[in-house]
Formats: sequence, structure tokens, C-alpha cells
Amino acid sequence: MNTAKLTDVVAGIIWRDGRFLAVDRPEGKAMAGWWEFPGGKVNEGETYGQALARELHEELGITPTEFDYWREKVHAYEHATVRLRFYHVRVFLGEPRGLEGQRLKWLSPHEPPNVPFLPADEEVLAQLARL
Ligand SMILES: Nc1nc2c([nH]c(=O)n2[C@@H]2O[C@H](COP(=O)(O)OP(=O)(O)OP(=O)(O)O)[C@@H](O)[C@H]2O)c(=O)[nH]1
Ligand SMILES: [Mg+2]
Repeated sequence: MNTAKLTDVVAGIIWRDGRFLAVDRPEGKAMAGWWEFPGGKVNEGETYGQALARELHEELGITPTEFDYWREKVHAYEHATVRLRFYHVRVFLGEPRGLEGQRLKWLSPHEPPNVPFLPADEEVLAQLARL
């Protein structure tokens, strides 16, 4: 694995009433049509927490106020190897909206998602179901 090209990504598992938020990747983005946890690439000079708050604000218009690091997952795609850091977001301000044209779904961790999640997320979903 080429770790020199590791891309750091943060993603939020945003909880409400026992469900978490899934979004799809809109046309124009790499891997459009796949579903994921909202988030994105960490910028230089940013902490992971700052990156998470920025991405959730850019993509959904919300401000996370209570979140905890959960686990990481390294996955090699053809174009890049990503190191995903997942956070449980328990409390946030604002109502999530798909500001980049994403569709939103609140999913139960105990039911099959019935939408195609990014390959790197499959193991994460399976672990969520066991929490
Ligand atoms: N946000 C997010 N990205 C994921 C997940 N799983 C996963 O493999 N990725 C990968 O992580 C990488 C970065 O995510 P991103 O495209 O959201 O980055 P970004 O918001 O900064 O987008 P941009 O590059 O268009 O500005 C992509 O290669 C994406 O495929 C996930 O659950 N959430
Ligand atoms: Mg993103």
C-alpha cells in the first residue's frame, strides 16, 4: 500500500432517534451515486475535529456540538488510498439539508441500508449493527 499518498478523511455518523444519516454522492463528484457518511478531506493545518465541523457545515448546514472519535478504516481505491476517521455525532445545531444536491436518508443500523454504500463503508456498517 502506498502510504505516501494517504488521504485523510473525516466522516460523521450523525444520530437522531436511533437512526443515522446517509447521503448520496451527487453527479459530478468522484463515485457519484454511492452512499456514504457525510464528511470529507482534512485540510492542511486543521485538526480532525475542525475538519469534521467544517465539512458537516459545508455539506449539510449543521454544526456538530458533541462528537466522539470511534474508529478508523484505511481503504485503497484505484485513485487514492484513504484513511477514514469516523466520529459519532450525538448533538448538532441546525437541520441537515443536502447543500451539494445530496439525497438524505435516516437509516436504522439494524436493517439493511438498501442503498449502495461506498466499499470502504461496508465493514463499518456491519460494526454499527453490532453496537
Ligand atoms: N465523506 C466520506 N468519504 C468517504 C466515505 N467512505 C469512503 O470511502 N470515502 C472516500 O473518502 C474520500 C474523500 O471524501 P469526499 O469526496 O467527501 O471529500 P470532500 O468532501 O473533501 O470533497 P471534494 O474533494 O469534492 O472537496 C473519497 O474518495 C470517498 O470516496 C464516507 O463514508 N464518507
Ligand atoms: Mg464530502
